[in-house]
Amino acid sequence: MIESIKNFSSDFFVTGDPLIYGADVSIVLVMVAIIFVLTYFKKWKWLWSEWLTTVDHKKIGIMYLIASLLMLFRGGVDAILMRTQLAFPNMDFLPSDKYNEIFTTHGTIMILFMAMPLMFALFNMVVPLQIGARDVAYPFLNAVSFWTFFFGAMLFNLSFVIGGSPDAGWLSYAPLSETQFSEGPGQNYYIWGIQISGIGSLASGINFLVTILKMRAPGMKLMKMPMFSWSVLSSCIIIIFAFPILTVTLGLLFIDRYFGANFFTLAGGGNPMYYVNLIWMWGHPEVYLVVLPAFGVFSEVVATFSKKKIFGYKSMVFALLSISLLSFFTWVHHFFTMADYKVDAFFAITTMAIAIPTGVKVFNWMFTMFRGRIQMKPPMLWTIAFIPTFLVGGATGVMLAVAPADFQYHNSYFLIAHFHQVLIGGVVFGFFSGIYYWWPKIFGFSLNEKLGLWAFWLWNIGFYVTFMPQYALGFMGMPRRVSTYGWDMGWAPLNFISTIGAFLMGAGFIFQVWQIVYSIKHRNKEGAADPWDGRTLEWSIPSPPPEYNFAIIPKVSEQDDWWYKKQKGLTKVKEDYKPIHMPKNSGIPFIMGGFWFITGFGLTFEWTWMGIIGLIGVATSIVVRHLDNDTDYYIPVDEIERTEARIGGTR
Ligand code: HEA
Ligand code: HEM
Ligand SMILES: [Cu+2]
Repeated sequence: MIESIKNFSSDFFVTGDPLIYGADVSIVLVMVAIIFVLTYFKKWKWLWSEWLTTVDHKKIGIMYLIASLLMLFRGGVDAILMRTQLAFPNMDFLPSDKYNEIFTTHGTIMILFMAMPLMFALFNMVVPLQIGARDVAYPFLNAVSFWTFFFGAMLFNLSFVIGGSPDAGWLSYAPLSETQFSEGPGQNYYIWGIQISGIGSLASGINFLVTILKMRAPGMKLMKMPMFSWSVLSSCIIIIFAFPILTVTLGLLFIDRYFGANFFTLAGGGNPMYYVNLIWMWGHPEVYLVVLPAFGVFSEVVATFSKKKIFGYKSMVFALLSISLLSFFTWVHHFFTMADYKVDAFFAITTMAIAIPTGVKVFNWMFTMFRGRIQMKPPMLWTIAFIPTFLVGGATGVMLAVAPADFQYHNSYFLIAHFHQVLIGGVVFGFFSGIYYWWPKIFGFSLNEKLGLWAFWLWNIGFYVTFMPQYALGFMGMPRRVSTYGWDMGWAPLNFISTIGAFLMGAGFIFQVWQIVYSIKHRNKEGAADPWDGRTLEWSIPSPPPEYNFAIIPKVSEQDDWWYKKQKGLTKVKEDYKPIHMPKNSGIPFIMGGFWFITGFGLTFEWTWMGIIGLIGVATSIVVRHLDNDTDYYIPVDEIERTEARIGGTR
């Protein structure tokens, strides 16, 4: 009896590793601290009614932001652990099995639980305000999206503490991810963490697509819409076509693992190549869908801080849409070495073709700056750092696209350097630029610039110190996913330099956290409504905006309408308020997310009963929502008048 309890607990709780113990203890301590603080300050009710049940896109955006910064921390800790292990030859700080787990969780978390939610944070914070809408098209669904993302991410993170992490790489190639080679719950965590949060991503894609197509302020024709909203539209198109592929792929992998089918194993007539094709049919569009909104941020920031209209608006829109389309025709470049040479030739050309619309965008940003009155404010700094960084990252991508050459680069540190350069230089810098740009709008106070400058330089210098040596390491033959190497390889000095860079970026992140904490303490509310002399509608309302955003829906006549109105002195509007129709808060999305978590946890440990209970809970939540007719209300005119008078609305 005692023996079997012991066995169970040692399976259940990963034992024997001080790192894991450390993480376990710190997670438990943080949870106890949170519960204590909430109880001590009597904040439970506030938390529930203001945040957990909210359907307000601005608050959902803030929750996405907090979650993604936490995940950036977790993914960053993984990165630092790996770089520490690689700093010197023959290190045994992380044994190879731990190393496998950590690059897997790092890659998965950074792309799916950091970059994606940071992107959704920006969608939520900005899109409705920018197109003159009072919320997204489906506010309730928006809350469902957030909570499925959140509980999916939590489930994935739980693997670190209970049962063991997945270790087959961020794309979990079959047959390595099949039961024969990856027994235990790790791989199931991967499947269910991603499936559950994937529901949220797909729903958000649909939600924002409909919002942009249907909820624009009167007069805002598509070709007058701000560039960021265009980039969101193109990204949503990719989400809607790519995410179902991921769902099916992981669904098949689950059937293989749970029911012993053989879709992806040669044994029963299946084929691992099916998996590789399917996962990259999602995986490649995935990396473009996270970078397009970053392109949108750059377009807004470049125009605002050069005091000029974006150069080549139509070509910018065309470039975004063609990247969306082309992104679906390049997936084989990830396995040139496994395909036929004729197939390789086709996919090499489609891959290189993406450099054309991307190049158009880069040149247009530069033409926008040309002869502009450039202001070096924090968002602009990140944008200017992005351009050369992304250019080199893109160019090394084109080198990889040369199929015969890729036989050399493939799976080497050259590849690692390429994708970190586009992901950090493009996606991360882009989203940072966006957060710095829209922060005063959402929070109503500005961020301390001095601390931000430290963060900026540490991230930038750190980035180059980390990843430039890796291109050379790639040429020197260092493969990806190795946990250690010998002195005789000659890789030691460059690896050591690379590790120093990783710590510099870590310090950059700490400065950002400090910057946020400092700025919250010393709230500087000066000019928060329109601090950058903005061009688009979000800058026409107070900061933070009231829950209904616009007391009066603006009428749009120009591209960069707010800028135009400011120039022409047309900013005053008649205060002719009407009652505003608003959605009511609801606890169902949170509860449904919780049931998804139970489902995922049950299926991860192959406790079918628990999976079924969870699914019944999910179904019940849906039914309860359908039976509920009390889902909306009107804000009366006198309340709008009071709010506007208080926050200094309507100019
Ligand atoms: C945001 C993410 C992002 C972005 C934007 C890109 C952009 C590009 N990527 Fe990258 N890529 C990844 C993320 C990304 N990639 C990831 C995560 C992997 C590895 C996954 C893994 O294996 O785990 C990968 C892997 C990868 C491979 C696989 C290599 C291998 O496994 O061996 C290839 C091969 O073709 C490739 C090519 C390209 C190309 C051609 C672009 C182009 O879009 C770049 C276009 C941009 C420019 C070229 C710069 C601007 C252009 C101009 C100024 C015009 C003039 C320029 C020229 C004519 C050169 N990428
Ligand atoms: C903050 C600085 C970062 C550092 C120092 C870093 C470091 C690393 C290291 C050491 C690896 C493992 C390489 C190997 O052994 O093969 C890796 C892999 C990876 N990283 Fe990062 N990383 C950073 C940020 C990011 C970000 C921001 C993203 C995504 C947005 C990202 C995405 C990935 C992916 C997808 C992998 C591949 C995982 C796999 O092989 O399965 N990284 N990174
Ligand atoms: Cu690709």
